[in-house]
Amino acid sequence: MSQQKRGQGPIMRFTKMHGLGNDFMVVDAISQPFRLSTDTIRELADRHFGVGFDQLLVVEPPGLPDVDFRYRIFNADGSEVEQCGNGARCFARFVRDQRLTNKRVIRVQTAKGVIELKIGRDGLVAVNMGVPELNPPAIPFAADRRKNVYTVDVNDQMAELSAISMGNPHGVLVVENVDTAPVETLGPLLERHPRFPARANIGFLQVIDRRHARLRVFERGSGETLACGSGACAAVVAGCLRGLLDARVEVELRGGRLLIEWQGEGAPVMMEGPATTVFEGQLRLPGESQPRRRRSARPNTRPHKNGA
Ligand SMILES: N[C@@H](CCC[C@H](N)C(=O)O)C(=O)O
Repeated sequence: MSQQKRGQGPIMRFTKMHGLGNDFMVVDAISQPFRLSTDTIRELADRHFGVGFDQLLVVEPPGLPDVDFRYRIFNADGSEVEQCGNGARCFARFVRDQRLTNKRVIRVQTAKGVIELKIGRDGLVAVNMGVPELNPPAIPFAADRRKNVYTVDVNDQMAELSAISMGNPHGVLVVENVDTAPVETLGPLLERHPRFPARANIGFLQVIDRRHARLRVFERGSGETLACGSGACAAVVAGCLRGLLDARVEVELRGGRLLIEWQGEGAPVMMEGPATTVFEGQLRLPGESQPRRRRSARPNTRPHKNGA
């Protein structure tokens, strides 16, 4: 990328979407070429100098039989990741709206397996997010044995959390009140804690009653977002494992509500919620002739424009 010049390359079409305010740039890489460097993704994610998004979602042809598409996900810091629940609902809406499929039940290959998306007549999208992984090495989380709650030393303060993979790694803490939870301080420390060798998304769960919860999530590679679908799934699994929640829970995130269902060990987590298109656009990508000036000191996880 150091040999590239801004705005001299090919034109790329994209759609701006969001799931409860967790926002995405969605690119059809079936009908146009897709090749973006980490630097370019970070620049596009920038809310002042770029398009602005929490994640970039890429629609590719499937690499497996019996699957409709391949779904790739990049965080705002340019890292490629395994799962994005809110993105999965937008993905379903996107492939239907762009007429890449006319199916209502869509099977999608992710970096960690196949997920199934179902577009309802009411416009809501239901996603089978797969069976949560609780085995520490598979999350990955450093622990001698599997537990429902782990004690983690953060600068000599002990934090109690559940560790769960929904395809991507999550740590979930139960808090009294999400409004006063230390999301901005503890979130980044736990995201990069050595016990999460692949980093992690950190959820702060407030249990209202057995069927209602509130949640804020400090996302790996994107900072706090207005909603995190895989985080809501992980939070309900954590709440069930701790005996605090029932199998069907309405989770209130800063950007709106998701319905999450988990029938217990060995069962997949089901998520239902909205997917919204904001606008369609196109931009000219960097060319490949001259060195590009790098803006300095751009943080990996920049503040959300909504003050989240
Ligand atoms: N917003 C997402 C999760 C996106 C990926 C995450 N930041 C990670 O690094 O795993 C969701 O809705 O699940």
